[in-house]
Amino acid sequence: MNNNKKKKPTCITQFQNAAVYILPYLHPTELSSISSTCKALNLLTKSITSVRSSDASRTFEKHPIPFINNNVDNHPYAYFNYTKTQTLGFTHDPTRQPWGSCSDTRPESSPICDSTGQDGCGCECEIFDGDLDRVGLICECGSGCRIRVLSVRLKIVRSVNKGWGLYADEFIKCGEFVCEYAGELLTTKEARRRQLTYDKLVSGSKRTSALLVVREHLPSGNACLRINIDATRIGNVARFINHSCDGGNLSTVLVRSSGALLPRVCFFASRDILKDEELTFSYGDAGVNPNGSKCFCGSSCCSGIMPSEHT
Ligand SMILES: C[S@@+](CC[C@H](N)C(=O)[O-])C[C@H]1O[C@@H](n2cnc3c(N)ncnc32)[C@H](O)[C@@H]1O
Repeated sequence: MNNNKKKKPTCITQFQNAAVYILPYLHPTELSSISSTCKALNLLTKSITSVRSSDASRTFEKHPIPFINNNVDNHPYAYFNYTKTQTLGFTHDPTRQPWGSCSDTRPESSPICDSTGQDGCGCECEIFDGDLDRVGLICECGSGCRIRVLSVRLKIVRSVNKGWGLYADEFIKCGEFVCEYAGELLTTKEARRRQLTYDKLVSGSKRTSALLVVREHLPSGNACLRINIDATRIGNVARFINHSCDGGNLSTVLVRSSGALLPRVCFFASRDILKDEELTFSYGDAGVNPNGSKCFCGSSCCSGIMPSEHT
């Protein structure tokens, strides 16, 4: 008798094999409805959720950035498309990005950067034309390296009142580069349109938006450059940074690389930051909108109301 006969794949096995390729493209709500269809899919969706919550950056960054929800509620992670740097605004929904395949492997992290801005680490890098001594080590090449990548260890932690927040997962020295505010670059017209939509969606629900407006006062003193970055649908870890009325522990620096018209919005530690401290900055002046939502920053100078942008 020949026992070595190969078993023919059943329909179910074939379906499961295909699911492994399809599931990483699904949104959490889609995953959740699929998970209730059969035991096999339930297991697969569970493992996708666990991979997703283990790294918000989807292996795009040097270190994994886990979502940590200490039983605050049932949100295992937040869904958005990941970009390491600014990207042009989409008028329609951005195309889906795979995230959460069980076979994901992190690329080797041994960046060999050169000081010309060449992408030595296999990722998009940015030259900083500022004071390097002030910002210290940027990547593994040493203090002379002029290429900046997200290299501090971070984590995203859930809280009852503020939702997700970005935290230091190691000591961060004063002046160290933390991250860029990455997202869709929008025209002011589109930013205003989206802000109205977000205001309607966000009020009364637990949804949050992440549209940042930065104004750069130009040297003439008469003009102001407005930069609109929306990280709600496409962004990076900076979209989780919460507001603090006392200015927080991050300073916002506009970084210009040679030839670029628009600067990058970057965050640097404004003081030494301990492991497990929340990273925050000031979203702007409170009091602009007395009907704004409640602020839970907990600082001694908290105004009680979140600043809101009148776009
Ligand atoms: C850019 S998102 C920050 C990440 C957000 N917490 C989340 O869960 O996705 C901005 C939103 O976070 C919340 N938030 C930020 N700082 C807060 C604060 N000090 N108090 C209360 N809510 C805050 C507000 O809902 C705000 O609209």
